[in-house]
Amino acid sequence: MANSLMPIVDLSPFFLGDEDGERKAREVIHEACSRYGFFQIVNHGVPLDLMSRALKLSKSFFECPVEEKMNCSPLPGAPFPAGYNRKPNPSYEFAEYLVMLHPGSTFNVFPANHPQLREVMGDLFNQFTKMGAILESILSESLGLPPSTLQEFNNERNSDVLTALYYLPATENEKMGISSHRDVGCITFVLQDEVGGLEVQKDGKWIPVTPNKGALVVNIGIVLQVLTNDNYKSPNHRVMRPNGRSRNSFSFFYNVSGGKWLEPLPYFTKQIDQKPNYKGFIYSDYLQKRNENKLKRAAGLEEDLGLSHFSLTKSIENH
Ligand SMILES: O=C(O)CCC(=O)C(=O)O
Ligand SMILES: [Fe+2]
Repeated sequence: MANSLMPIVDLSPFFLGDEDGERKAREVIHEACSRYGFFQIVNHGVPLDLMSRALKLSKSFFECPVEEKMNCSPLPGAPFPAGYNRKPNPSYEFAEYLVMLHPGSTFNVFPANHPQLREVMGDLFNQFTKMGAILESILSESLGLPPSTLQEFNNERNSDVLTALYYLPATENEKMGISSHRDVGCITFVLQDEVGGLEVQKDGKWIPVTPNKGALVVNIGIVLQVLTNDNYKSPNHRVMRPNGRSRNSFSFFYNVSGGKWLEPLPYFTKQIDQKPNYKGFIYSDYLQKRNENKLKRAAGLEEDLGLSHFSLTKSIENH
């Protein structure tokens, strides 16, 4: 547990059946999710050589000429823009990314000149999917719920997304990679290279999420914040572009299906009698609101990305 601000949790007890170690790890995770919604994990079972191969290959793809990357633009009619995308440059934020849906999806687009990237991202996708189920069981127990609670709720694997990201070095006037946001979905895993730039907001301050070789960052998404009635926080975070060098990373969004009805779980609102902080809503309605607000935000008209629309309290810190 290297650092009390951003704990690094060793998951090996869960693979070894070490109950005492599991209990201690759950306590650290509980504290981290209650305060920050961010922590890092090591000995998580995702092969380290796969992680470093994925980072190397995606870097080499993003360093290709832009015309080659444009060959991987999303297919017309795709329900979600899988493939290569870039935020406009110049803009208040800038990053390039390659989005992958489930490995079986016919909408995935990969570069012909990097044939291994499809395979490596497919492997990473499957590894992160396994991690998602493990983390859901750990998080359920850390909340005092039966271990299968979150998995039973989040039982369709059709909306998960893996994104390879690339950030060019900061310029004099443009330093933002991805501006402040909370993640969609249940849990996000971030695999970052050694450069740094990811920051999480706590009490109005931006705290760097220092890269640790072999570690994955775990970040609570807004779905878990709602289900846990704010007992676990979905943190605001952002990526600052590094000085003098580029950065690359992967984000995996362990999501829920768009049709899911979201509201605080009855455990919180009935069994332990907390006042619900959210009215119930269909997840896709939130996603639509979020997209509308993103457009307004790019024009400087809106800060919130949608959750406050469904909030029954008016706390700005959380929503
Ligand atoms: O690149 C990163 O480290 C994280 C990116 C991120 O926050 C996201 O994709 O939602
Ligand atoms: Fe994020």
